[in-house]
Amino acid sequence: MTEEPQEHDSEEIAAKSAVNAGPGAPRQNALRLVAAALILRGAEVLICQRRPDQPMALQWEFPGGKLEPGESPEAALKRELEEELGITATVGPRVTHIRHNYRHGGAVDLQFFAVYEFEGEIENRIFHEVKWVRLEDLPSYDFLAADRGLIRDLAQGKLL
Ligand SMILES: Nc1nc2c([nH]c(=O)n2[C@H]2C[C@H](O)[C@@H](COP(=O)(O)OP(=O)(O)OP(=O)(O)O)O2)c(=O)[nH]1
Repeated sequence: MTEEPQEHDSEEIAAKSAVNAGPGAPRQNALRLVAAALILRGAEVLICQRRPDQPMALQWEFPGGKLEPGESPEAALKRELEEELGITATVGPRVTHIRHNYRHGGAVDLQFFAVYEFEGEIENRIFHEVKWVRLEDLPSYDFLAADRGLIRDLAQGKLL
């Protein structure tokens, strides 16, 4: 699903989802606010493979993670890139915003940002594998379901 959701303030989304979830609601119903990076190097982008012990094992994703309460998506992404890859990134423009409902895993609200510059060497700290791939080759990787429309668009030269 690549439809653009209506633009919302992240905190507003978090507040609404907390109200909707209610006190005894299962955790997986909470909307997860996530920021992820398209780290670009010429015609290539960095992709990351989830570990065999994680949910959605061995599927590919872009580095990033959940926003902490009160954190902006850009700040969350900078923090996650430091934690996951050991780099200090300059978070560039937002490329797209995707909402997706995982069949058994609740909803995610994903904001993707371009990263054209970073300091430090990429170091794989948490993934099964990290890899630079050409944008046109992205569709040959098994990506998380939420990312598939984005993958198609990137491979077709759209968005960037
Ligand atoms: N980092 C990242 N997460 C993504 C992408 N696409 C996508 O659906 N997600 C989902 C997977 C996770 O449910 C969530 C990111 O959470 P996380 O990175 O903080 O932690 P996690 O994978 O252990 O996920 P969780 O089980 O705690 O929800 O967003 C993507 O391209 N990059």
